[in-house]
Amino acid sequence: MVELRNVYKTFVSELGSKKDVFQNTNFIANEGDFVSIIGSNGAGKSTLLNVINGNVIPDAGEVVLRDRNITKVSRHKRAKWISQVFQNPSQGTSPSMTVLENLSMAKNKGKSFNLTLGLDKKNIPYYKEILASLDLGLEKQLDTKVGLLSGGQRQCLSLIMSTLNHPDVLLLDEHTAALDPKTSKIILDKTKELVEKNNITTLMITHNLQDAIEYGNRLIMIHDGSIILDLKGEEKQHLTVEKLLEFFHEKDAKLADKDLF
Ligand SMILES: Nc1ncnc2c1ncn2[C@@H]1O[C@H](COP(=O)(O)OP(=O)(O)OP(=O)(O)O)[C@@H](O)[C@H]1O
Repeated sequence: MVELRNVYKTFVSELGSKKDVFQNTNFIANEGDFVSIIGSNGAGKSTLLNVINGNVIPDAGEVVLRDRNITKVSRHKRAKWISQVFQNPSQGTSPSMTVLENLSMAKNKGKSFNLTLGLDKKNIPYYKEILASLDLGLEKQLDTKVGLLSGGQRQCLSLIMSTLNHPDVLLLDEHTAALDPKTSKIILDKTKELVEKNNITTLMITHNLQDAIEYGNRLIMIHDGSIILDLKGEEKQHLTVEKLLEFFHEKDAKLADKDLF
């Protein structure tokens, strides 16, 4: 379970202008929740993930992971429990290392330094199996340098790497936004499979409303740093893109003409 308790965050630009992103924001994701996060540009979606991963420290409030207050725990230490896949396929993998070297490194994340050295040869059959299930030919490229892979292959690898050390929380920041529709579906289906199998609490930001409806057991909409919609179970299953847009227009007619997503 991961929780934001009474979180406040204001960014101050170099010229002194202020942006209050969170003002007493509260959020709880229960263990095993797969939450799709939607909302307009600048709503605070990435900041929510950044507060959880330790990239952004709140001005006030607490971040709690499995009943432990981690607000002051460094980003580096949180990486043992919290994994992330970014929008840009080149983030999250090391281009000058091979596929196998990247996988070995991810498997050993959080272990002491001397255990992180060397290739994880005993897990090669497992890696080949999981890579083959993606149907992108990666299982035949264990010795290929990751910088030579396509963006889609690299993003699939990032996703697999992000779950190898069994994190408590997986943060996905528009992780399919840069991919073609076919590869995007492969990654989303694999995301669903991996997080359900490993019961990983997952937060997925997306601007694709259909994907937000189709994937995950819960959907939240953020606006101006507040959660203005939170649906799960049957309510989420019966959602449509039209209903989501309707909801927003009802909620705040003033913004109806703005580009919400
Ligand atoms: N490090 C920072 N320094 C200054 N301002 C920031 C910083 N990070 C975010 N902001 C501002 O906080 C607000 C929320 O940003 P955030 O990236 O969380 O929005 P978002 O909902 O993820 O938007 P998008 O859909 O465009 O990615 C924006 O106004 C943004 O400019």
